[in-house]
Amino acid sequence: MINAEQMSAVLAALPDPAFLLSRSGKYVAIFGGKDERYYHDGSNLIGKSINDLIVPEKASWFIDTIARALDSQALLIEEYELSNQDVKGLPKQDTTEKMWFEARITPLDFKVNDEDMVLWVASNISQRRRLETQLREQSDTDLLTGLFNRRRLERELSYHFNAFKRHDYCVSILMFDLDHLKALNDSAGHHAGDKAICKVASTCQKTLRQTDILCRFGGDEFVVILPHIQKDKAIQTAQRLRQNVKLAFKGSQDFGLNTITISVGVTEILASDPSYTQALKRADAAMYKAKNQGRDRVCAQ
Ligand SMILES: Nc1nc2c(ncn2[C@@H]2O[C@H](COP(=O)(O)OP(=O)(O)OP(=O)(O)O)[C@@H](O)[C@H]2O)c(=O)[nH]1
Repeated sequence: MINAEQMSAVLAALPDPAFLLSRSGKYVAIFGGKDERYYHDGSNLIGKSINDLIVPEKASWFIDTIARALDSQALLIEEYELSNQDVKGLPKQDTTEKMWFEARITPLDFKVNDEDMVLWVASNISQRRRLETQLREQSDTDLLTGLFNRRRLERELSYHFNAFKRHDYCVSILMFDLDHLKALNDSAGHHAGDKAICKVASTCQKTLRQTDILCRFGGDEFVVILPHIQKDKAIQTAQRLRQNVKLAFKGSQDFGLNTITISVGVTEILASDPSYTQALKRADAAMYKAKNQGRDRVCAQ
């Protein structure tokens, strides 16, 4: 058996900090937190209250979380963001990177000063969160253009289709495709074709508003979601994209004698659409109409 002195040495040596917190948010004791890569010395917190130390919008979350753990009488696991500037008395961080923690909160079966208590063990998970964010961004991004890819497009379409059904706001969809890219690939090489795809992407990105969602659908096809835009306005946006792409390529030496234009299909999500796929099919059909009518034009359905 170890004695009380050894026990407190063990608790002090714990790499993650463990806070003994009362229901009202008072720091009654702090153990561990020895891993200096991730934690500051918290001994000066003892006797103080979360409400006095942490910015109000976050302090109320801490107090609510303690109450939830106590009321459920079960281990509660939560992830939260807490930066140095959120806590009084901590040195200013020299980066703007967010600090994330995982808390494991255990209700205790004794009171201190007549208050219920929890043990709040915090682990710094910032690295894992950064990696998760990076992976999510990579899996949503088209490598060639840096735009959202088809996987992200499907998610955005699903979100906007559901919002359309619930809140009855309008959503338009554009689908466009480069004209005669094969001829450019054949005459100037695939690298020139890649450059043309990127130039179209950046021209359209500059033309669209921040709330519009531009995605590379695949190959030389792109889709734009225009939230809160009706079809007649969407047609105007499509015309602006078409004109700006044409202008961007005009007189450019990089693409030989090839001129790059786009053919655009426009549609609006309809109440009768059973899913966003139906609207996408309509945009696709409108785009093929534009191709068949001679390209470098906009058609709506
Ligand atoms: N360089 C390059 N070419 C691509 C890429 N993705 C698709 N393509 C080519 O783009 C062409 C797309 O085919 P289509 O859209 O049917 O042909 P198009 O020549 O653009 O003709 P229209 O669309 O009918 O005007 C094919 O030749 C593909 O090989 C890419 O990432 N890079």
